[in-house]
Amino acid sequence: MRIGMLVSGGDCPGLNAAIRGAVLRGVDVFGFEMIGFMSGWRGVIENDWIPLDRRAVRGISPMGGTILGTSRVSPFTDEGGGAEGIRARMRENDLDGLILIGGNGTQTVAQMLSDEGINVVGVPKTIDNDLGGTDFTFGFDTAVSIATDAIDRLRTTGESHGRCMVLEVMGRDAGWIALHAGMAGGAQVILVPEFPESIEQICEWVESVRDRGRHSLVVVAEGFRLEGMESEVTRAGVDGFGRPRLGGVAEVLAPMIEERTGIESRATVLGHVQRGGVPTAFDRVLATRAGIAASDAVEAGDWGVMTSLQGNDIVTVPLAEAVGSLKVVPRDRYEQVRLLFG
Ligand SMILES: Nc1ncnc2c1ncn2[C@@H]1O[C@H](COP(=O)(O)OP(=O)(O)O)[C@@H](O)[C@H]1O
Ligand SMILES: O=P(O)(O)OC[C@H]1O[C@](O)(COP(=O)(O)O)[C@@H](O)[C@@H]1O
Ligand SMILES: [Mg+2]
Repeated sequence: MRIGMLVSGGDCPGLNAAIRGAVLRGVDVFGFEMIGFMSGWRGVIENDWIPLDRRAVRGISPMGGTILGTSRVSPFTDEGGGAEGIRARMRENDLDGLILIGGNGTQTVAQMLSDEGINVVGVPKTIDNDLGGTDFTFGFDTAVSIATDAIDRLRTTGESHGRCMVLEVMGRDAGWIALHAGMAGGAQVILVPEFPESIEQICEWVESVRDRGRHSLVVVAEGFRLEGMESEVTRAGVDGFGRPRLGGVAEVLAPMIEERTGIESRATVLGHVQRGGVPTAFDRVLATRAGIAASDAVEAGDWGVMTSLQGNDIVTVPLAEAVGSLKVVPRDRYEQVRLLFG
């Protein structure tokens, strides 16, 4: 069996552990030959790949990023040639199947290719934790740990100055990082894309914290919109897939809070620090198990599936189950913490 592997979409801590898990299982246990395409679909389009053997994955599990690189290049362009182009490239490289490591976008592509009869197995990754069909994705735990550390640090300086500190974390469509880091760090207000709030309500919470003699720590996901706001706050430019680049909502909220409450406020945008550096032990284990499971699925001829964490078990689920809908913060989880705001 000869298998190609690639990473597509935003990177996240744990990708290397997943690659290593798949290679150790696939090459050492099942005797596969494996290759890794560089920078996602760009590597497929340009036939840019490296052999993936035991030596190639030595010691990479604690490393952030990905040894294969990643991109948001789509295979469904004239250059990529869509399913036909990929099929031709696979034939050229004598590949029996592909392991596609990525988030909701990548798994959507995996599903489209599977529908065209191409052998694919998906491995889920995203710091946003917004992918359906799995309880958690690797990268999320690391991002939450980094965001929680940021809250802990902002708290001491905020407390010293009696300021309202507004921390912006990632989360385009789903507020899981904000919710979990906010809970872990004891934030007084947590704002997520799923549930718009009014500026009046936010200021009421901040003032009630001040009235108790404390300072406020507000965590806001980048995709949050104030009630009545038509769209998210964006930076100039678009990402590799042509979507607006999000960011800056904390810098909008902090001056509004200061103006309305008279409480000095500061904004911090955590940004890509959340996606960098070493993965937590939890993410390394989850990623390694996901990689192993991907090679198991290949060996079993279980194509058109994604590896998935369900409870404590790693299983496979049909790709359709994973990409059918985004996994967003449910109302009851938000309401539960909202009662504690202020
Ligand atoms: N519906 C789609 N149709 C065609 N290509 C898509 C689609 N969704 C995503 N892609 C491709 O897959 C890439 C990865 O998706 P993206 O959302 O950027 O990252 P992730 O896989 O981490 O969610 C996109 O940049 C784009 O090239
Ligand atoms: O700066 P980039 O690489 O375009 O990525 C920003 C986006 O990537 C994410 O971290 C994760 O997105 P994906 O999992 O879809 O790649 C989002 O939270 C954020 O909006
Ligand atoms: Mg995505």
